[in-house]
Order: sequence, then structure tokens, then C-alpha cells
Amino acid sequence: REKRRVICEYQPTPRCKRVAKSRYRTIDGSCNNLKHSKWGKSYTCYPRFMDANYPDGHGNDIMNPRLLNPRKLSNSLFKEDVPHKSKKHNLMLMNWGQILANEMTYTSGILMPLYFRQIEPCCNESDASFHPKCAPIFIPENDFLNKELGHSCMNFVRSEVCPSCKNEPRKSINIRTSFLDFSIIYGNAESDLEKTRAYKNGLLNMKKNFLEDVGKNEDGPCGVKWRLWYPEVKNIECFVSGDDYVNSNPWKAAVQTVFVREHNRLAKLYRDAFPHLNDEELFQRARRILIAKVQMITYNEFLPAFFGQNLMEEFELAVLKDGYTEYNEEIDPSTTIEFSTAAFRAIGHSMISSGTTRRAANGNVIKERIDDTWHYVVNFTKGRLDQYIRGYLFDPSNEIDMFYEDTIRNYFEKNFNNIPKYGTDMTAVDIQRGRDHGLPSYAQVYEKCYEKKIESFDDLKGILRDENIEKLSKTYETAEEIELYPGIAAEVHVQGASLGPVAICLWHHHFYNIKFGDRFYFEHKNQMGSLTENELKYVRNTTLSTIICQNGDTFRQYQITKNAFLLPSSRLKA
Ligand code: HEM
Repeated sequence: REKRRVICEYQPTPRCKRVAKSRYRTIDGSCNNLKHSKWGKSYTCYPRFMDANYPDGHGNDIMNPRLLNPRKLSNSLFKEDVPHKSKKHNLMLMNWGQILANEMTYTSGILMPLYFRQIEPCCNESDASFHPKCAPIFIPENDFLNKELGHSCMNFVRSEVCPSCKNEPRKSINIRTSFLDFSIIYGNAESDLEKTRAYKNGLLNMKKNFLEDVGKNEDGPCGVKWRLWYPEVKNIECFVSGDDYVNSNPWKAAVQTVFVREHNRLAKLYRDAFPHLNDEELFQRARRILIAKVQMITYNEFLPAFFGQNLMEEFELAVLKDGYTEYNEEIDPSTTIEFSTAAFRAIGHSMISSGTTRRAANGNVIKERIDDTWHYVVNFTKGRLDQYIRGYLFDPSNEIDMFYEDTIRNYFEKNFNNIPKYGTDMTAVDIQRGRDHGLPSYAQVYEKCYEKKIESFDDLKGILRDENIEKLSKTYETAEEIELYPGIAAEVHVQGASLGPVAICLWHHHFYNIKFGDRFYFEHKNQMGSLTENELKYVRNTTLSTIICQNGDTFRQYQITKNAFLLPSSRLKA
């Protein structure tokens, strides 16, 4: 019976008696909410903001004959005519977004097959016709990927189904905790701690100030995978952290390294002050403060760049100057599938720029295109940490709009598996993923958020940009059918914000819930893990730039803008 229950519920319900009085959060997010012990936990089914919208009602078949092929949509809606670089924000903002994305959401089954091609034959017609996990994206004959590079099909493997005993439409699994608990460093299962902790003085595992380079061991956690990706490179190195995705690119690995160093700096401070504390206590204390700092950066620096200060206040997302906030045990903090598959992704992916560099302290700029370094961190060697970070501080992110770089749309994963010029279109994949996950349409979400119906393309005036309404009216038969991902990318930004109305609604819903529905959120009072007034004051002084300064190799505070997400003014030297 127990086995049946596990399969039905996907995961058994954790019991909280043992941890209810702990001042530290569990590693897998369980028992954060003591009444609903699975809320926000890792390895749970994604809840939905709205009912599923599958053409067959269940999600076994995602083909909707009324919708265009995702690659055709990508070509007609997202093609970049001119580069749209931000004048205000740098790539560090994009990078923090990616860090948060990997932190709060990781859908089981999506990245492995995409990269490792475990189900390679999705593009083999005979297999595609019977393999239930395949939903390949066919490339039209007149498309240059087909005509010039000879690729007629893009691999697409559906995400894992979350087991359920209910007769309900298909759901997917979130491997991550939904909380901002820096599980990308600590992991989200007890077993992850074995690879991330040193089990000495509360420290995380480092080797010569880098994340542990276990990848050199071919049978180690990354050796096997990396050999599949880059068969031509011998003894490939990669980093080991709570999340394999640390190896997504060297810039992300550099920022994560800075935070691992910060954990160890905090552990050392605690050890100096309280030499009698054991390894476990030192580790948990450092982890508790590091997580608080990550939440501070997110709510005080990252989110205002998108909402603007007025909406931050109105939505109760702004960090208080003093005093405490209150936890609400009725709020479910779980990441919804709409937020992960469309709202956060559409915004983040439009900010990606391939104009990436690393920059030496003497001003030398080394161009290192992001599409050449995807999942290739071997260039991140000793002495280059500051260079990568400086690159992201000085290079602009792309504007949030409907133009996605060719790098993203045509050449994503181009050097995987040694296939020359292989091109995948991440935007087409994103659209197909929305269908895989049965997302509601843009109009359905708009109506739920604002209680107003969208019944014609005219109704979209002022909500979507005019030029985007024009493009969308040529690709969708009706305004009601516009999908959530393209709809969000097409929005007019609300005054004072960098997001449109539906993005704001879904971001607000998410970031409000993971603040007030997280018992350990750093500003909450009267909880087991609440910070003391002094601790809170200390954390409220945190900025990303101070963390970079304290943990980079040679950075000085004057070299970084106070808000590390803003492009430096001309008075600052590289
Ligand atoms: C270097 C930059 C980035 C790369 C290479 C990248 C790549 C990817 C890929 C390959 C996927 C999975 C696609 C699929 O099969 O469905 C994905 C998912 C996602 N991305 Fe990004 N991304 C980047 C930056 C960002 C940023 C800046 C954000 C947000 C601000 C973001 C948010 C997301 C989200 C929320 C998902 C869904 C995750 C999941 O469901 O597991 N990404 N990204």
C-alpha cells in the first residue's frame, strides 16, 4: 500500500515533528509550512495558476492544428532586426535572473534530453510517431536552418509526468525548492550536501578558492556527461555545486563561486567569534545568513529593476527600512507552471546577449561569445574570476522585448556533440514547452488577473505594443488564441516598470508568495528562524557589489557601481 501511495502522490508527505523547532530550514524545503509540509518542497508537482489548456483535455497529445509550428512563430514574431541593448542594465541583471530561475524552478526531464540527447531519435520520423515523450519541432523547407544547414527537425523531449492518482490533466515535476534558499549552492536533497560540504568548520567544499573540480574524474558527477557534450576535449573540468547548471557558462560559475566564498567567509567569522561551535552549527549559521543576503539582493536590487520602486511598495515587495514583516501560513509558495514556463522565462530569455566579454583589470577586453561557452567552463581558470565578473558588470543586457538574438534563435547549443553549426532555436523550444505544459492562453491569464475579456485584436491596444499586435494578428487566427509566452514578450511595459501587465501579475503572484509564504524569509518576526535586530540590520546593509568586493580576487568597492545591476557610469574605469 505504501508503494502505491508513493507512486500516486509522487512523494510521501514529510512529517515535521523533528524539524518544527529548528531555526534552520530543511535542505529540501519540506516542513517550511508546518501544516502543508510539501508546499514549496523540491520534487513536487508544479501547481497551476489556472486550469490546464490541452487540446485533448489531458495532455497526452499536444498537437493543436489551429496553432502555427513553433519555429515558424519564432521566425515571424521574434526575429531580431536591430540589436536592442539596454542603456541602463548590465548582464549581471540577466545573470541574477538565471540564478533565480535555476534556484526556484527546474523541470524534471527537460535539460537532460535536450543536451544529452538521451532520446536522440525524436527526430527520426518512425520513432517520433510512436515515442510518447517526443514532440519534435519540424523546420520548414525554406528556413535557412533547413536550406543551408540541412536541419529539418529539432529535438524536443517532453518533460517528465508528475504521478497522480487523480484523473486530472498532466502536470510536471519541479526538482527545486520554490524558496529563495540558494539550493543552487547547497542542493535540494540531503545527498547533495555530501558533494557540497567540506564537513569541517562549517565550510563548503573548495579547492584553491574554486568550486571543487571533481569533473577531472571521468566517472565523477560531471565527467561522464561532459564527455558526451564535448567528446573532443580530454579531461574536461567542470564545477560541482548544488546544481549542475553552475556549468551553464563561466560568468554564472564565477558569480556562484563568489557566493561559495561568502559562505565560507561567514563560517570563518562565526568560528572566530564562537570557537566552541561544531561543524554542523557553523554550517547552518553561515547558510542562514547567506540565504538572507540572497533574499535581500533579490528584493532590494533585482526586483525593483523590473517592477520599479512604486509597484514594489504597492505590492509589499519592498524591503523595510526597519522592523519586521509577518509570515502567512495560508500562502502556498510553490512555483506555478505559468511562472516558470512563460512569465519568468520570456522576460529572462529576451535579455540574453551574446556580446559577452571578460575584462582584465588593465582594461583589456577579451571577447568570449556566450554561444561558444555554453556549458563550457574550461576557460574559467585561476585568476579569471574577476575578469568574468567585470565582463558582466560592463556589458549591457538586451532590452526586454520581442526581439531575440539570432544566437538564441538559430545557434543555441551549436557546438554540442561536435555537430558543426548545429542550430537549435531556444525560442521555438520555449513555445513548444508552453504547449507541452498545457499553459492557458494570454487572454485567459489576462482575464484572471484583471477581470477583463480579450475578444479581438483591437482589445489588445495599449496592452501589447502596436507593432506586436500587427505581427500576432498575422500568426494567430484569433486574439484569444495568442499563447502566453509570445503574449508576455509582446507587452507594453507599465509606466515605471520593465514588465507588461500579465508579466507583472504573474511575477507579483510568485514573488509575493515566496516572501510571505516562506516561514524563514529573512524579515519575518516571531518565527523559529527569525533574525535578531542586529542580524537584520547587518543583512539589510548587503548589496551584490559588497559581496563581489569581499569575495572577488582583487575588486575594490570604487570599481563597481553601488547597484551592481546598473551599467557603470563613464567615470569608472574597467
Ligand atoms: C545564458 C543565459 C540562459 C540560457 C543559456 C538559458 C537556457 C535555458 C534552457 C535551455 C532552458 C530549457 C528549455 C526547455 O527545454 O524548456 C531554460 C529554461 C528556463 N529559463 Fe533560461 N536560460 C538563460 C537565461 C535565463 C534568464 C536570464 C532567465 C530569467 C530571468 C531564465 C529563465 C528560465 C526559466 C524560468 C526556465 C524554465 C526552467 C524549468 O522549467 O526548468 N533563463 N533556459
